[in-house]
Amino acid sequence: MEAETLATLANAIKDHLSLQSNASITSPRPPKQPFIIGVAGGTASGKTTVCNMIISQLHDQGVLLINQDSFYHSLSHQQLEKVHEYNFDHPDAFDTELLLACMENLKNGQPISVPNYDFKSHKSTGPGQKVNPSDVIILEGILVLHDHRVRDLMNMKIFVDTDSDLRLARRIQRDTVERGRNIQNVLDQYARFVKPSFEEFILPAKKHADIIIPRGGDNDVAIDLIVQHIQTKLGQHDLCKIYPNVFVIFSTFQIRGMHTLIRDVKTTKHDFVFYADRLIRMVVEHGLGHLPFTERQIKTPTGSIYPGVDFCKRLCGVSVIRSGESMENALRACCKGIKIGKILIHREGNDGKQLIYEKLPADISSRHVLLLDPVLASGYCAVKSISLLLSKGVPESSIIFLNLIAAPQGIHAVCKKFPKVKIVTSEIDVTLDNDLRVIPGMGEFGDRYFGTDED
Ligand SMILES: Nc1ncnc2c1ncn2[C@@H]1O[C@H](COP(=O)(O)OP(=O)(O)O)[C@@H](O)[C@H]1O
Ligand SMILES: Nc1ccn([C@@H]2O[C@H](COP(=O)(O)O)[C@@H](O)[C@H]2O)c(=O)n1
Repeated sequence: MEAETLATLANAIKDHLSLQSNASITSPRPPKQPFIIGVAGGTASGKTTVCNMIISQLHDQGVLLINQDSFYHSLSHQQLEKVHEYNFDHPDAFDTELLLACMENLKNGQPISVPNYDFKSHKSTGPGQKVNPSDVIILEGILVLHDHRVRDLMNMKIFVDTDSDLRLARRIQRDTVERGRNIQNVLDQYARFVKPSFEEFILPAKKHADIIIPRGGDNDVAIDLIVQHIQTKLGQHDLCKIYPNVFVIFSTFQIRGMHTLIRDVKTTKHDFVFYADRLIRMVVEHGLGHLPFTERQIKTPTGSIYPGVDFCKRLCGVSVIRSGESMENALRACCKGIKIGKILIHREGNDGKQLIYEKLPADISSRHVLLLDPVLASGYCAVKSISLLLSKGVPESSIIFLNLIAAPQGIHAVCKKFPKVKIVTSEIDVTLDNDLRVIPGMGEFGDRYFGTDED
């Protein structure tokens, strides 16, 4: 054996051993820390409304909303007799120790039981609601920014700042309709407890907020910015939690090594093609794993039964010209005789005009489509290509979009518009620059792959 081969083998064994020992040290892995957002503000300021808007923009998955109201102490018989003298807006009205214990459990990946608070009987009723830990937790309530121990749990603190007259009007409306109160009760409680406690405990906590949202749910701009910020913070793998149809192939050192080579500006065309092809093959294989299958039992030469599956055979590849054509060979190598169509999208200037060329099989609507484009950047071409496939009758859920790298902006663009389309990629990058290039990215894929770049 040559010395170089021996050295490579020795390194491989070393890597393998160090991976194994790392695995035993880190196993079981500590749970991933959730991203915790606190949303405070006066009564009826629109806290719940703002939270629901954030949750719906984050596509619900993976976001858990915990309401501080659930942690109100139940009133005793004596307290109930004098309920009009009870201050529900004082920090002592809440069981903060229980709230902290619940948050600690969620952070440790444990499910919790959230008390079921009833505003009419002023008590927690029935068994609590079991909730599972989540990647994003929103803790909402008038006083969630008051206690420093609760505040310290938070990655982002928001204060909803709404005019007090408007809040009082909303509170009268809500409490008479939903909480079984009469107008006189609401006004008395407001003057005696709600307003003074707002000034004493709630408003001073505004200084701890990272973001103040004037006008609550009416402030679309602030909510959009908050959602964008959360999405950036969540990072690449959390995008998979937000969008359940986004899949990143399992990262190994081999894959990281291939990415290092194809992203390196100094890599030669020959090496770029070699390693890009290897990665493309892995993405294609992973993508094929998302196709439907049927069960099929077969008999092996030993006479035993093997409970197998049959591949889905009604497939079609569609490459987005021209970079996508680099992925055709890998698809052909995996799927014998697969039909391949083409789409060309060309943006002409900035006036929204575009040229579209397409050559697709006539029966494409009855096939599962593997859409091929190595780089998902802003999502412009992807959205156009998918829209074209839909117009040909391909169901959204029959499209699997394969790429090597994807920018978060492109993922949002595709997943928001086509939530049933699956995206399979090998890495999610950080962002786009002003020229809509993926950062860190790998440059012009088509030029580097087909050797048409200047160097
Ligand atoms: N922007 C808004 N426009 C109109 N009504 C609103 C708006 N935001 C909230 N509301 C209403 O005001 C009441 C209180 O809102 P909510 O979001 O529950 O506030 P909070 O959680 O701060 O108590 C609800 O009845 C809600 O429908
Ligand atoms: N039994 C109770 C408990 C609480 N309140 C009032 O609810 C307000 C907090 O809820 P928001 O949705 O408005 O944030 C708080 O101001 C309490 O006065 C109540 O009236 N009865």
